Amino acid sequence: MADTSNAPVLNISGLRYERNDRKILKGVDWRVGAGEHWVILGPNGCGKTSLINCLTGYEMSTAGDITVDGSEFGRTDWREVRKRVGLVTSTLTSYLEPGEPVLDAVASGREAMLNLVGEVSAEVRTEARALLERIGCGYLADSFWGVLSQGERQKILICRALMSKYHVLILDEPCAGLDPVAREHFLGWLQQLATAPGAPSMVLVTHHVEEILPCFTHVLVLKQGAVLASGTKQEVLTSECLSEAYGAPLSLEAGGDRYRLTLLNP
Ligand SMILES: Nc1ncnc2c1ncn2[C@@H]1O[C@H](COP(=O)(O)OP(=O)(O)OP(=O)(O)O)[C@@H](O)[C@H]1O
Repeated sequence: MADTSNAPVLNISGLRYERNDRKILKGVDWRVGAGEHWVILGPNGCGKTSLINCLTGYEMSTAGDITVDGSEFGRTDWREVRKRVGLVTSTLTSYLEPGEPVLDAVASGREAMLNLVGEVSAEVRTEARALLERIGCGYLADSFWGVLSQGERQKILICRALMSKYHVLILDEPCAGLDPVAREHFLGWLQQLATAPGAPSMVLVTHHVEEILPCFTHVLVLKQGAVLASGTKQEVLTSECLSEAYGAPLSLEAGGDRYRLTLLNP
């Protein structure tokens, strides 16, 4: 049997994404190996969400190759691939109907559907309710998506991602809108999830270095739609690299097992 232990979970080569005459991604190469957990950093508008949207088939790339969990974009039904990718992104917020019941929004994550069409089994509903309870949102099960606060929406999207039988979990600014306590609880849970046996590979898009938990092994830094740096946390996460990425003098400090970034001479 072929040895697939070193097969990448995500593999992107020469990815270009252009819209309305804008070159948003300009030839991105990126490989996520099994067991690696990545953070994506980069200034506003550098293309982080566009990269995630191309990876998950929510946006069509202009050129390049994308392989997710062994399936190549264009050769596989992307709806099937999505079932193996847990995704938490505010992009989904605009796709979900305001009248979608929260329990359905979570349950539909099993089939990676947006807005529940048809029936889901009682078993899946029970699982969705249990997940909502686990994340402290059981009280929202019978509410509608449209009335939730921003923080509640993030938590529901996290529950939804957990419903999929994912091999990779992509989190695009998952802490946006979470209060400080909810954020620390969420990060603690993420660290546990990443270090559990058989954990999925994780990709975290963030602006905040303090969210880079010890479980993260690699960092991708984007700047103006291109890869500025890509490699292990030790190689990439430096004051020099982040200063270049954000175009300002920054000092990165590691305190305990978390990081802190300070703008020098603000
Ligand atoms: N359909 C489009 N037409 C023109 N420009 C677009 C389109 N979609 C995205 N962009 C531009 O592409 C750039 C990258 O956007 P993207 O959302 O990927 O950035 P980001 O790195 O996730 O930013 P942020 O950190 O602010 O969330 C932005 O400048 C955005 O305005």
